[in-house]
Order: sequence, then structure tokens, then C-alpha cells
Amino acid sequence: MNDTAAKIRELTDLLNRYGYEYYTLDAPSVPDAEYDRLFHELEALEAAHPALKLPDSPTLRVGGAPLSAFAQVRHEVPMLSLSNAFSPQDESGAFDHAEMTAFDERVRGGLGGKPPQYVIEPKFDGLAVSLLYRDGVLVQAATRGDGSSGEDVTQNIRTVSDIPLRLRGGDTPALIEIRGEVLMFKADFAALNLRQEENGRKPFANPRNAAAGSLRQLDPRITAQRKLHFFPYSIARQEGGFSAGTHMQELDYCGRLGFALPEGNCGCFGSMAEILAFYEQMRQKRPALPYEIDGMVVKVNSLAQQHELGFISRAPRWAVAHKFPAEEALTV
Ligand SMILES: Cc1ccc(Cn2cc(C(N)=O)ccc2=O)c(C)c1
Repeated sequence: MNDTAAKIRELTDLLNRYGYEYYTLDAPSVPDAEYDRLFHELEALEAAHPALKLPDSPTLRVGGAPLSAFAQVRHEVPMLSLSNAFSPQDESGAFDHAEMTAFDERVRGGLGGKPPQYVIEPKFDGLAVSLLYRDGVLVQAATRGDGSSGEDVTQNIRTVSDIPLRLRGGDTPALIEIRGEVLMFKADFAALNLRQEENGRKPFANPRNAAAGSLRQLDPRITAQRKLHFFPYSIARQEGGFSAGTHMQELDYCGRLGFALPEGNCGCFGSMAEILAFYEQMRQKRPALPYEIDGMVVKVNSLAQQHELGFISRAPRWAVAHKFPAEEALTV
């Protein structure tokens, strides 16, 4: 590799590390002016040697030329939406958790009475996207769409500062597809609507609409100005890299890969009673959170148990196997 290519690689990696420290860890190690100086040095080298610009260059964060339309992306693994267990409030305002108790019983039934460990995490009020990384580099991003296919929003997603353009840490998977939520924080939403009104534009109704409108912009330079965030919530596909056994391990792995995690707002418990207590705590905390959530998601933590249960819920409802008793153990 010649020294210009080496210099571009070095600046790209350095600026991506600085961006990770600043946006994801909220712990910059250099002053903004230093970041700015190196950023312009990289921009100049890329302008002089366009062929040497790297696919994970931080200059992609500012957004390129507008698209005329979004391409469609087919989801290899359908993007399902969660069935909502809505906890109605009775007149005293206490939450009736009957639906969660019923869920717990269904799960225990499906696991042959084995008590599962549950994980509970915020249900972010943003929009679901899928991110595809090949050999650690972000190569495609798509919205949920109808669950089977969505819009290709790769260029816009590259402007979201806490989405890594290249996965961090060692043990990089050859392929990994990460699903999560793109959202706008409450404070950024308020500031955006102020700007909208100042410029005679219609304000957005809520942060979810603002995030959706910002991501489904044909002009990535507008998306880049909208301060969007991303939180991962599952790994849809993976070839190589760390193989998680539980959902919590998946989230921790995403953290090691360079994603932001909703620290302190997730929990792992062995009983539905503890889950419901955590749910109540989060309901109290909700107004103080920097982002909007419209509930909590409760999952069986073990991926093996998820697949076992998933199988039952995906088994054809119109067919059933009627098995013969196990053969008598053959005596030899
Ligand atoms: C001029 C300028 C440059 C950069 C930034 C913000 N920032 C800082 C860093 C940093 N310190 O590691 C990394 C990425 C980044 O986007 C601002 C606000 C202003």
C-alpha cells in the first residue's frame, strides 16, 4: 500500500475512533478543533485521490448527493413487529398485568414447565432498521417496510453518528445483520421544531415522526443535520464472530462491536414478578429519559428457548403430529 493510501487508512481509523469516543462513549479524548483539523486533512487527501477513499470514511457522515428514489431491499429474515401486551390501567391507576401473567404461563407451558429467565428492555419509540456489515464494514441499511422488504437508506444511516461505519473490537464476523431502532432524543426534537417554526416549516408531531421523516429523506445532507441515534436490539443473521447464547449476550456483543446500549434501562430476571417491578420502575423513570419509549419489551433470555418457543408459535396451526409411544428400550 503506498504512503498516501496508508495515510488515508490511518486518518480514517483515527477519526472513527474519535467519533466513537465522542458520540457513543460521550468521552472525547481530543479537542473538537483537533478532530476538525484531521477531518479536513482526510477530506483533502480524498479529494486529491478519490479512488483511495475508504468505505468506512468519516467524511461519509456529512452525506452525499441526494437520491431520486430509494431502492427496495428484501429482508432475508423477515422484520417482525411485536405483539403488544397492553397493560390497561384500572381506576386506581394501578397497572393490570394480567396479559403479562398470561404470557408467562404460555412460555412456561411451551418450555415444559421450565422457569425461563426473562430480559426486559425499553420499547423505543422510533423506527426499526436493519444494518448489514460485511467483514466489519457497513454495506447496507434498510427500513422495516412491510416486514418482507424495506427502503434502502444506507447513505442516510451513515450520517447517524453512533452507528459504526466499521465494527470495533477483534473477532469481526464475516457477515452480521443487526436490527435496532433509529430515534431522535427529546431535546433534539424540541430544537428541530424550533428551527422548523423559525423557517416557516411545519413542526413534527413527535420524535418518532421526526426520526422517520429525517431518515426517509432523499437528501442525506438533511439527515446529517438531524442528530439521530441508534440502539441495537437483536442480531438477525451472523456468520463468524462471537456466538451469543442469550439475548443479553447479544446486546453486550453489540456494545463491544461499537454500538450504544441503553445502560441501566435493561434487566434480566428469573420471575415475572421481578419483571413487573422493573416495568413499574421504568414507568416512573420514563419522563426523565432522554428519549421516548412507549413501553417495555419482555423476552425469554435464552436464544435456544426462544427458538423452541418460536417453533411452537410458527408451527402450522392446521397440523399436529400424533406420535407413537417411545419404543421400548431394545434389550440387546
Ligand atoms: C469543529 C468541530 C469538530 C468536531 C465536533 C464534534 N466532534 C468531536 C469529536 C472529538 N472531539 O473527538 C469527534 C467527532 C465530532 O464530531 C464539533 C462539535 C465541532
